[in-house]
Amino acid sequence: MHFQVPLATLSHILFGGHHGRFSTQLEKIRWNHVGESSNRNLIYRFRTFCASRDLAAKKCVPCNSKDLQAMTEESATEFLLKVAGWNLVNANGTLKLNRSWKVKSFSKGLELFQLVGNVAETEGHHPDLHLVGWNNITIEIWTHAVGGLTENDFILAAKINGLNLHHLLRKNASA
Ligand SMILES: C[C@H](O)[C@H](O)[C@H]1CNC2=NC(N)=NC(=O)C2=N1
Repeated sequence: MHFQVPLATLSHILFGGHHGRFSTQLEKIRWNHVGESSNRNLIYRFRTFCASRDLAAKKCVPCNSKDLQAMTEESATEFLLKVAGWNLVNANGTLKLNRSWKVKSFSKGLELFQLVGNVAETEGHHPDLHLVGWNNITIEIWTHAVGGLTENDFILAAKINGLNLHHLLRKNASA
């Protein structure tokens, strides 16, 4: 069945007649829909940004404090939302964070390690650093003292996310 839509109606729908009122209405509906979903997305991203910034402002606690214990996978999944770009991995029952980058050169990789190392030394909490195939970096973070993840690990990941590494990375840097 073919619907014959008079050209006048079609132009009215597309371009709006009567001073564009219809198209304004259409625009409003479209904007409200797009506006609402993109507003929601914006609010979500803003909340994530704030959560990540709050985490980066925290200080790691000594890993030998007696009440420190590994968090559940459920908690880790919630914390993961605050550290964009990091992955949660389960290595033989040990939960860890990891993230990979491609660097411009071997020496730029060592520069990245130094920047990360400075943060780790300041925090007294240290990542596992891997540089393989001359320009592939993977950083793993976990709390060795408890054999799993604590807030310390997410604080360190958030602080690493706050470093300016762009000049060290290849364009399509996220390996
Ligand atoms: C006392 C001090 O907190 C410990 O030696 C720290 C050093 N850095 C550390 N880093 C990590 N990732 N896990 C640890 O358990 C750990 N312990």
